[in-house]
Amino acid sequence: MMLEVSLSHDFGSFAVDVAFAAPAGVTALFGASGAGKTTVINAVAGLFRPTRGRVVAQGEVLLDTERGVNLPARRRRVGYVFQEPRLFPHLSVRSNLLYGARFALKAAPGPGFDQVIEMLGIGALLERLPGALSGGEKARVSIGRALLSKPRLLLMDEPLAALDAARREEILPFIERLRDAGLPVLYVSHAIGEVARLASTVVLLDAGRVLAAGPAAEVFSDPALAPHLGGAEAGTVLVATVGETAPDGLVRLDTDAGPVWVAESPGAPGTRLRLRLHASDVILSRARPEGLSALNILPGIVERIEPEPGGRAFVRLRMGREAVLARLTQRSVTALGLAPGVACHAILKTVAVSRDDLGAG
Ligand SMILES: Nc1ncnc2c1ncn2[C@@H]1O[C@H](COP(=O)(O)OP(=O)(O)OP(=O)(O)O)[C@@H](O)[C@H]1O
Repeated sequence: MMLEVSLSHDFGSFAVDVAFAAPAGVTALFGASGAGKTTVINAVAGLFRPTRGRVVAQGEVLLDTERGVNLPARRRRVGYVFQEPRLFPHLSVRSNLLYGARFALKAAPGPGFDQVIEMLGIGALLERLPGALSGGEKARVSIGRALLSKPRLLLMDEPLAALDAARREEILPFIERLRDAGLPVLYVSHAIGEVARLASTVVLLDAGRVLAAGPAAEVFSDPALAPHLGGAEAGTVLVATVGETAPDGLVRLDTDAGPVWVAESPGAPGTRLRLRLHASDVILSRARPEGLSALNILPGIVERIEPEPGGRAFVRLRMGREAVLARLTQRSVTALGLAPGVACHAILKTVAVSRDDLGAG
């Protein structure tokens, strides 16, 4: 395990009691405001000492309250990217970046200065002061500063929350690149789309407790968790590989659930991708629909049905090794005669595509 965390602490008005283990990749700490996400990553960073806790990163014990171990933050080799980029306003971008490098262990693996500025596209900003940067540029510089400290683990606390949608789109590919480069990341967010796009592992926090933890695909396809995973925004993630382009220009993406066709090639043949399917964009039909313009119709077997307050239900459809979640009204569940074991077809209205972790799947 890349990271093992257990901690409990009572603030009086709020108590945290969590334990989880995270393999390599991006681990998302997901939960509503006040669930305890920041408390957990602050304990990993060494910025907060819980009453009882143990944190082990890549085999090294950073905190063990029972044994009296509590490495100071600067010796934990953990990079921290905050929601508000905390750059020194009087120092140029270059000096801010070099400040991060001061804390790096010389022998530690990790990208050098030139590599970091190239990866984050910040070469043209080096002589500017932070006050002259856009929000997205500041976010990239603060990621760069954290990387130059050559951390063994990167903590990101809602790094995109203060940015608009366009700036978020600008930063996400950089975080995907870090993930693909093998740097373990603990990523705090309450934006389900970001988590679906980035996370290999999801730890779902609710009121200071772990409600679920595991591989992202499993957590996302659990209909009982869907109300906590965005409700109307909930959905599943399928791993896909880019296949052939048909004579009519459509590109086939191969998934374990069957082929999915998209209009534009998201990458060269063989590229691994993530497809995000919103549960509300999945329509179910018992018979294979005919004469329909929707391209993507995947067969599956109903595995679980989880009613939701308000007359809706989440239905998990098993498709080979994959599972897809659909959100429909309970009236439709009854009309279609859906029950565990029933065969039906999922019609996908839209599919969002992003890069997959090369190590996942
Ligand atoms: N030092 C403290 N003293 C008292 N209560 C605290 C302290 N730190 C955090 N809390 C409480 O613990 C709870 C969890 O806070 P935390 O910041 O970890 O949540 P979060 O999931 O990160 O929320 P958000 O998404 O809003 O940042 C909150 O109710 C907060 O008020």
